[in-house]
Order: sequence, then structure tokens, then C-alpha cells
Amino acid sequence: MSASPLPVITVPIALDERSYDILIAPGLLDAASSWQGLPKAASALIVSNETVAPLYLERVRAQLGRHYARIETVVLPDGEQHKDWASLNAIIDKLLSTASDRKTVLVALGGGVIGDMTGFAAAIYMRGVPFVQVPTTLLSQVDSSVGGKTAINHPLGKNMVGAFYQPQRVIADLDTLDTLPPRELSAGLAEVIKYGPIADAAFLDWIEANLNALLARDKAALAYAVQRSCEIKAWVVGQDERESGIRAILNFGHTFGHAIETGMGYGEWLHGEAVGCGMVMAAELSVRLGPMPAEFAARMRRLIERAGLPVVGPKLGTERYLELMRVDKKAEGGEIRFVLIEAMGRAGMHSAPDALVAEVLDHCTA
Ligand SMILES: O=C(O)C(=O)C[C@@H](O)[C@H](O)[C@H](O)COP(=O)(O)O
Ligand SMILES: [Zn+2]
Repeated sequence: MSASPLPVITVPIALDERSYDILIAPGLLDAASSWQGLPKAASALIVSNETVAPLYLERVRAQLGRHYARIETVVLPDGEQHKDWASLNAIIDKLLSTASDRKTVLVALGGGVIGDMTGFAAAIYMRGVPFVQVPTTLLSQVDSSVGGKTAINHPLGKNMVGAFYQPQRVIADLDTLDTLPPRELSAGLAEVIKYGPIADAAFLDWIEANLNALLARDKAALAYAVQRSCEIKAWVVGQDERESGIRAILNFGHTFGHAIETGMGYGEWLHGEAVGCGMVMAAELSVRLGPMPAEFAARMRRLIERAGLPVVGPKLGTERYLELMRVDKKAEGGEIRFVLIEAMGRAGMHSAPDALVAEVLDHCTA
């Protein structure tokens, strides 16, 4: 007996006139309904990368061809090291050289790097054109395609140049996870794990119980992981679109993680790997600063390791870590602000003495 097909899950993002839906299911790329009701325009531009384009670009082009008279494409090099001005320029050049107008719809087909850059290009081209996220990695389906953070990196800091700009729709086809390299799957799991300690203790229990199924790419398990992650993100972003408060909790593990990414050179560690290791460090700091019990840090370390993620950070040197973290967007007046866990399922912003951070770095790097 064959398993019954998974239904299309819709998670709404409620942001007044900027509201949109996240669609989650296998088979969405080829389903006509995924593409209906997008903004009308004469043309669309698909932005993808050299890894994803050979797999899915023609299928997306075929669907868009039913709605737009002209479909342009731009295929960029793959990797975090290419989330830069050169790639952004390539998108803008393509838009201008094909006489794209203010209604042209940009379609981001790829992972977080493609999504962030396409969104940023959409935000600035002619002061704003519509865009659609078609995330093809677990990380982008559970996190980066949702909520409207768009950016490129700067050699001195991660995501330092960008804009808040919401997509019109997110189309998360779970079948695209079939082709994901294991390292990328693990990287996506880091952002899934993040949602437990910051917002939903029961979800953390569920992840622990279902991690083997997720690693084996069980579709029903993946569907629930993507759905619950998006629901939590929708709840947070719906309250604080531009991160003046609670949205910062989505940065759990990122203060240390961004320092690792920038310090190592973009692309050396995947974003999710750096976040996984950064969560081990942030959990340690949550314990040392209190009130989390030592068992919390041990639990996070075990889960993150089981997910295939690094739990030991690179030895960049304490001073270098501190220097990098002082540039972080959450720092205020040069004081580093960490997202720490206050109780299972609850996070808040905290500063910490440099000496305590140094202890954590000593403990968690090699
Ligand atoms: O959407 C958010 O808000 C997040 O913080 C999600 C993060 O996982 C994501 O990596 C984000 O791009 C980081 O944002 P930044 O503002 O710290 O650059
Ligand atoms: Zn992240």
C-alpha cells in the first residue's frame, strides 16, 4: 500500500498589507496552483546558482511561462563567499540590460544565499519590485526565506548591508530536499533546533525524538519540522517585523556563529554549521550566567552533535572573537548583546562580562 500524499500546508505570515503565505509540501514546483495569483507583470527574472539551476530551473521556467510573457534567468556562483556586491550587481545588471520594469517579479530559486541576495535586489531595483522565495534547502525553508531579512555580507561582518523586504509568497517544495548534500541537511537542522529552546520546549523534545527520521529524510517528519519552524517564525515576525525587540531571539547562536563565519572567511563553515556551534557556546553562556542548569548545555551539545554539526569552534583567539562580535548588529555602543536562554522555550537579550565569554570560548574551541 502506498503512503497517502502529504497535504499542502499553508502557514500565513500576518503583516498587514505585506502579508503572505508559506506553502509547504512535496511536488510544489510542478503544481500549477503554487504559481497562481502572483503579481501580474510582463516579465519575471529567476535568480539561481550553478548547483540548483541544472536541477530545477527549467521546471520553474515552465510554470512561470504560463503567467509571464518573458522569463529571464541569472545563474550565480554557489556559496556564501559569493553573497557580495559582485553577485548583487550581476542581478541588477541583468534587470537593467533586459529592460525589466517596476512590475518585474524576481524569483529566488536556491538556498539562503540566493534568497537573501534576490530579496535585496528586489528591495532596491527601481525602489522595489515584487519577489517570490522558492527555497530549495532545509535552512532556507525553515528560516531564511521567511520574514523578509535580505542582505549581502561585508568582509568585516555578516549580512551588514541589506533591507527588510517581504516576499509575495514562499514555495517550499519538500522534494527539493532529496538532492541536498548531507552537510547542507545538517546545516538546516541547526536552525530547526534553534526554535525549541527559544520558543517551544515541546518542539525540542519532538526534534530529539525524531532526529533519526529527519536525517533519513522522512517526508512526514520534514514536513512537520518545516511547518513548526515556520509557525514559530511567523509568530515572532508577526509581532516585530523590523527587529526592535522580540525578533532578536531568532538570533540565538548567531552572535558566536557570525563571528565564526566572518573570522574563518565566508564559505569555510556553512551558516548552519556556525549557528549549531554558536548555539553550543550560547547554551554554555546561558548556564554560566544563569539560571539554566548545566544539563541544558549538555543536552544542546548532544543534540547538535547528533545532527551532524560541529560542536567545537575554531581557535580564532578570544580577542578576535570579541572584536568580531562587537560589530554584530545587536551590539550597542560596543557592548556585545547575546540571545540567551532564560527558561526552556524562552529567550532574552543579555550582556555578559568578557571574562565569562572568554571562559566559554576556552571551553568550546580547539
Ligand atoms: O529572521 C531573523 O530575524 C533571523 O535572525 C534569522 C537568522 O537565522 C538569519 O541567519 C538571519 O539572516 C540573521 O540575521 P542578522 O540580522 O543577524 O544578520
Ligand atoms: Zn541563521
